[in-house]
Amino acid sequence: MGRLSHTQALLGPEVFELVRTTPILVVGAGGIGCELLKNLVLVGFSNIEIIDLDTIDLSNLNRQFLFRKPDISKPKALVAAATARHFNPSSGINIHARQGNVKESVNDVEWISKFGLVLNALDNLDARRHVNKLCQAADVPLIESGTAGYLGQVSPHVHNKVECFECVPKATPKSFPVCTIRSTPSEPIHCIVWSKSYLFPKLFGEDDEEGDEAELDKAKADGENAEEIEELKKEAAAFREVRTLLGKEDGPERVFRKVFHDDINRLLAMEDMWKKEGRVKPVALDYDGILDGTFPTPPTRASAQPNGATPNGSANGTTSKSTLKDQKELSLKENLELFIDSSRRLSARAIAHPDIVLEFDKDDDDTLDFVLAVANLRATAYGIPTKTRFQVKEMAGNIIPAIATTNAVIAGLIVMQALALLKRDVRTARTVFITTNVDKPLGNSVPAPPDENCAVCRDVYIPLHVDVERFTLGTFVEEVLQSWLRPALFPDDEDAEFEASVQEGGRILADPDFDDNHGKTLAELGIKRGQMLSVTDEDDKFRRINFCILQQPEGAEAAFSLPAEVPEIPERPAKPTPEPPSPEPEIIEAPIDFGKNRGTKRSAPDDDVVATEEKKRKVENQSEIVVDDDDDIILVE
Ligand SMILES: Nc1ncnc2c1ncn2[C@@H]1O[C@H](COP(=O)(O)OP(=O)(O)OP(=O)(O)O)[C@@H](O)[C@H]1O
Ligand SMILES: [Zn+2]
Repeated sequence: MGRLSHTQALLGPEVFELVRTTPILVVGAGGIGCELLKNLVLVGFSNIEIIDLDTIDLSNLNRQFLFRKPDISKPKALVAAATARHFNPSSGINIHARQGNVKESVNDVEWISKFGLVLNALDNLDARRHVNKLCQAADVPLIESGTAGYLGQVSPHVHNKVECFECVPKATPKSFPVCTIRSTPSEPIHCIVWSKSYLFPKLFGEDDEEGDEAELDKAKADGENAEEIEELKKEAAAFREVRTLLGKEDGPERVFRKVFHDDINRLLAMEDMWKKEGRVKPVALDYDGILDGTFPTPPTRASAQPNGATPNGSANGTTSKSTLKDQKELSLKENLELFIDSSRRLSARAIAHPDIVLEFDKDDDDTLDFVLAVANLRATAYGIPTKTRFQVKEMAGNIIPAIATTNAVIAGLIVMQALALLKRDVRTARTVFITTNVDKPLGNSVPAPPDENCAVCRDVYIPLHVDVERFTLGTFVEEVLQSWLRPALFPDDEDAEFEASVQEGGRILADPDFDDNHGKTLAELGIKRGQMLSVTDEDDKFRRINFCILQQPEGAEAAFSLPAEVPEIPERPAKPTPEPPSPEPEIIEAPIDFGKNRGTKRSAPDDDVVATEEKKRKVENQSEIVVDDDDDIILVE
């Protein structure tokens, strides 16, 4: 009896044949991706492509079981494929593995349309959005997935049939008022955010003078204390001066004196600021006193330590119970020494490589040490409890520990949904999520229909093969929009005018009153394969049309080619009545940065997406939850 005979009997010959032949794309070979690839191979999927941009890290080994220690530094996709193959050696399985970013231009709409199904096993919103758009444009079903600690979710997305990944608004990262972060912190996280997102970039990162000014102006317009904002502007200017001192022997000391002494005294002079109830005045720290042990550690504010404990440590000794570096509670003196040492390390790096902008990375010891020391020094000045290195790493890196079991459950659920979608029968597909309810650990819901106002799946996508070196924007406007598209839009009116604007990624390339770029080729306009030219008619009558730029075959005489027929271009629905403006414009210093947040542990922002899905469903969609008789998810018919 063959290895797959049971699967064959379970699935039936028809689905089994689809399993054997349908080309499947797996995006990501991390925690979920490894489990998923192994499952796919065991079920008998035989035509798989897997792509991942990364190499294997030591920290991956505790849950990415296709990798072993000797594989460290090797490309994840290649090693995952090589290991997974052995799970089913006899069945002629073909896994094409690639190390690369799914956002690279070669991975365009034409590439993705080769697949019968795409399975995302990613860890960031940006890549998820990109793959979703490609799948919508190419009309390829997508299964999206994610885990966050004990929570996890799998959702099917099929063009025109059910909602796409973007139909559901995503949670915005938690943020804090500027003045809380910069002047009146009251919790450890405020100090960590200040250290990571304010002081670190001010000293070592890109000096964004304009952005800083704009942020403060906005905070003022939003009603934050005007006097304080003016002071913060002066403070920012003074930083520019301090930055130039960093490489000097006494650089760290000068920074310390400015930040933890002078600036705090300046804030203390603003009497009004401290009148507000609940505000605790900070204490200016004394550099020499801390080092020689004569400066007493300021007490921790009563609200933070109801039992009166003082976890900030003494000035000279150490209070740590643990001797492990990451779990040790540092004394004030140890924090200052770490500040001096990490500042020196970072300054040396900045001077040695002036062209490389330093960024906080929780796995980069120099940056983590600096953020830890600064956050703790600030916390001490404000009477806030300090944190250990491990805790700061977790909070600054937005880490939610990845749990191998959650990944395994989710990877199993992906395969079940894949079987449902293979038949292109969306009626049996479900959004499935792990809940925190022990009596019913899995919930599922019927995927919602597409949101009529979704800016991704309600658009029209048209492939356009071009030679970007020869094809001009003028040709696009005249020959594609006016000659090819217009007659299809206005079939009963030969003289109808089609006035439209053309954009790429938010920049306007042309509109009815702007033809300066018409003579330029796409290459000259910086447009290449994989990008889209988005066309919106001036009357807002039709859905947005995106022309997907693809490569014209080499040697082709024509500079471009289009599909034989114009696809159906639906009209836009009537505009919904605008929502009233939100009463409180919130602002905001975000502790979480969506773009740069990839690290060695699953990080929070995207995982918020997962957690929010469960919350959202609990609150809004209670009625939509569908559970079968066994209180379990529904498999295939
Ligand atoms: N744009 C992208 N193109 C290709 N692969 C990507 C892209 N973005 C993320 N990935 C991959 O998706 C995978 C996600 O897996 P996972 O969430 O387990 O992350 P990880 O980096 O392996 O682990 P952790 O972040 O928890 O240390 C990673 O292997 C990552 O390299
Ligand atoms: Zn959508």
